[in-house]
Amino acid sequence: MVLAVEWLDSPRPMIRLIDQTRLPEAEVMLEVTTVDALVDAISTLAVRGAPALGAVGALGVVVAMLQAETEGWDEATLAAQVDRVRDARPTAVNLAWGVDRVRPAIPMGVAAVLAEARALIAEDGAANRELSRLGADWILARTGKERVRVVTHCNTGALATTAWGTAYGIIHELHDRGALEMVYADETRPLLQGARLTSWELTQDGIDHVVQVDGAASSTILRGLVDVAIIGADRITANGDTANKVGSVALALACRRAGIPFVVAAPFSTVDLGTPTGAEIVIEERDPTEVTAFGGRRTAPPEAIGFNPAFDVTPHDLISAVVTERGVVEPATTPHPELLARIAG
Ligand SMILES: CSC[C@H]1O[C@H](OP(=O)(O)O)[C@H](O)[C@@H]1O
Repeated sequence: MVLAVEWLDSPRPMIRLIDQTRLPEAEVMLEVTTVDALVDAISTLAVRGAPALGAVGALGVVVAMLQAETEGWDEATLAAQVDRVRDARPTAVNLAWGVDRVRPAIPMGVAAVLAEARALIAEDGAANRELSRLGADWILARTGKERVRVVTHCNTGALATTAWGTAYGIIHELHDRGALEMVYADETRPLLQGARLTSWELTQDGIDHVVQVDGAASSTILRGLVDVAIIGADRITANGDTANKVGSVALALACRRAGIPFVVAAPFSTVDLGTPTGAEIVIEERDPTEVTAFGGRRTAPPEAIGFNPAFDVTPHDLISAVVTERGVVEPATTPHPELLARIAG
């Protein structure tokens, strides 16, 4: 399991992360010691995935504090630099959550903030393992099958989290139990998180899978080739509406038509009780050329303009289960404006 993010104290204090834009061809490690480098890594998706963004948000405050010491930033400048990390991507609630979780410790110094960041990472990692068990239990009970065929979208493994993954964590748990027959991994245009990253992780873990184009996912479901769809999340609102990688809602619609479960898996740090519904979620609009070109080669005519929302919102009534480490809720069958608050603990 290759971790997305780690903190190193030597040879100098730094965030070390694997550059996910280089996978699967090359495993290149980035050593991040400045806010500029971290914001660039987040915005280019060198580091990505909601829980991993929570970790780099928290560790990014440590980087900013150390840079403030060396560059003589005053409090206002430090706050503005921390805000740059917090605002580097808008949709995943985890990035802001990670920054906000450690920010109150700034007056107590670098060691205190780093301790808070490390605690956050450990908690989220433990959450991965618990939700993986709960999710596997729920899916096997709901399908009544001994082995299940799964479709998943984007990447939700160790590369996207602080441990072994969310939706991927459930897949891994099913595999460990001998209850996984096949995984259909959506390639996930335009940046191919599925084809490049999920397939890389499944291969490393020895899990049988195929990679399919995003446009095949609905027919794979309607043809009865899978028993359940499992996806991650970037922001889950109080009523269960869920923002996730663009293409997710198509799977939910097909699952409803096919009568199979559509499952969202996320640590509770991805739940945003302060946002009532998905209508209020800001959807990141990325560079249009990610759609009209690939690998540095233009694929659409020069006059073509790309439309590139990075996420979509699945309405709660299409979601069979939201699986977190604090429990499972079933938005489609128990709709409620404060559904997720019921398991907030
Ligand atoms: C474990 S949640 C990962 C979540 O984040 C991904 O988005 P991105 O690759 O743009 O950071 C995608 O929505 C995944 O479901």
